[in-house]
Amino acid sequence: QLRLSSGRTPPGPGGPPFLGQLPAFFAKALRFGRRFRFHLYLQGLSRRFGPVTAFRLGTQRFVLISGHAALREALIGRGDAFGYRMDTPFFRYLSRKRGLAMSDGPLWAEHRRFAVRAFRRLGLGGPQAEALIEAECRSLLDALADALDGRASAEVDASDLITRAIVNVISQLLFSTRADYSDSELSEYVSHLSTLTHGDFVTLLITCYPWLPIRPMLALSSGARALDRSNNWVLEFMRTRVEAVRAGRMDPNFWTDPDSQPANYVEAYLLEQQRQLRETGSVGTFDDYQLYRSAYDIYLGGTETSANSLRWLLLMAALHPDMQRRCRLEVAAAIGTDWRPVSMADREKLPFTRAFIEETLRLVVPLPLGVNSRVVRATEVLGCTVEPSDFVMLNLFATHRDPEHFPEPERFNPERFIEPESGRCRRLDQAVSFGIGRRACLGEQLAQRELLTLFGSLLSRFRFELGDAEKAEPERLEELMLGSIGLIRAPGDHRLRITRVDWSDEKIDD
Ligand code: HEM
Repeated sequence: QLRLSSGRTPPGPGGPPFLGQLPAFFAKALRFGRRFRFHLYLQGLSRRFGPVTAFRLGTQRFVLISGHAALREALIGRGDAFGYRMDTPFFRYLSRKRGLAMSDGPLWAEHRRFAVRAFRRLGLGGPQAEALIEAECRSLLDALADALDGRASAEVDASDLITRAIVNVISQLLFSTRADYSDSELSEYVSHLSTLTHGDFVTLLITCYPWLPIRPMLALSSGARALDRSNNWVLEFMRTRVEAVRAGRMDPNFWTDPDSQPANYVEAYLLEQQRQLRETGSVGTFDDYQLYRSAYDIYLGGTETSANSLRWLLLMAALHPDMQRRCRLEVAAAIGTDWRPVSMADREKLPFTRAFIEETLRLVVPLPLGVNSRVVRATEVLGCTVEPSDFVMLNLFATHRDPEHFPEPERFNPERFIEPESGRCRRLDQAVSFGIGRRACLGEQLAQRELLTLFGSLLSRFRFELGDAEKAEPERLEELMLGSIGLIRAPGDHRLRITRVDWSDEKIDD
């Protein structure tokens, strides 16, 4: 086979044929038991073998890219080779390589460009998105106030309400609809979401032995069937929502009038579909299935990531009461005591609150290993060759623990995001929670808006403390801080004590 790269094989641990690192992986899992986490295991490998490491799990070779220099070289310097997603028969079966997150090549490029344009047209960076998030913020605050049930303070599991609020923001963006927090279909979606984002033994097996035939896997494994069922359920859910949007426009001229203004993403797509049909006689790649899958990716991509980030933010606020108070006072000074939700116009007045959010995302890394990808041709990174047959993992988690860029990396220190001279909040290039390069997160702007508005507004209305059980049992707290196992890092189950903020108290304390 013609080799186009002269780099060396990335260093890494060996392992027996057919198993590779699986025995070492399971030995670690047994040793650490409930405290075992894949991203911590991979952090150990990156520390031992360097920024580009290769290892085998089962029959599959993985290349792990860690640290800002290696990520930059791969995803920006060699972005044309790296902008491809992992391709296995099972993931191909689930996604048909359509949509936005799992597709590749020209199809992905065309639809990513469209999505960026559509988000802009729908005002994702402007007042429309703001109004939508603010309205949902009010509903979330009301739901939390209801959970207090007239008491000044109570222990509450806010997790579910947070997911529902975030789902509603995405749902408004895609379909201009929202659901009541008690809606049963929303509950069903939330349960499928959990199947799709929490890894289990089956996901590990089909990743380590990607050649395993799909039909027997589905017949033998209840986990594979659950994944398949949830995938189909969410896809069908998207189809019915899309069709409701299409049917909702009574005036058929709306779809053919080039000047029609879309109210949501689905309308923007359907208008583009009609434009292609008018101009070329075919819808091209803008078919209905691509729309269902794109809606699926935006819905899924924008739900658990943002919802978990908000859960982590409240937990961090509970763990750091002085900093929580500093954020609250900053928000109060920005919005005044005549309450309204925090908005992007308040940004400059909220440097510490924003730094608190940045630091939480740095320490937590909601998607610690990014989204698995591959290269389209043999490509060198820091002198090591990555082969097209490799699965590439982005070690975002370890990148945020590089002491050269983040001194005392395990310490929660929002000040690192504050410019010493001006006191303003700054972005750090080495903070890569949303990924970098061509496949970086499509929803970063929306996520940043959601987090600032929801977190700032929640702090202005409630004080958050750890629940009694978490306070009493340090091991429990330690475990919940380890986060869940799976693609997305969620804090373990916990309750927070929520207390209404009494502004007069705040001023007295000051
Ligand atoms: C705090 C919240 C979020 C975090 C930390 C996050 C993080 C990420 C990361 C790390 C990636 C993969 C980057 C790569 O492969 O190089 C990604 C991809 C993606 N995200 Fe997000 N995300 C968040 C919120 C959102 C939201 C709100 C949306 C929807 C509007 C969204 C939609 C997507 C999509 C569609 C992709 C796939 C992009 C592609 O493959 O071209 N994300 N995100």
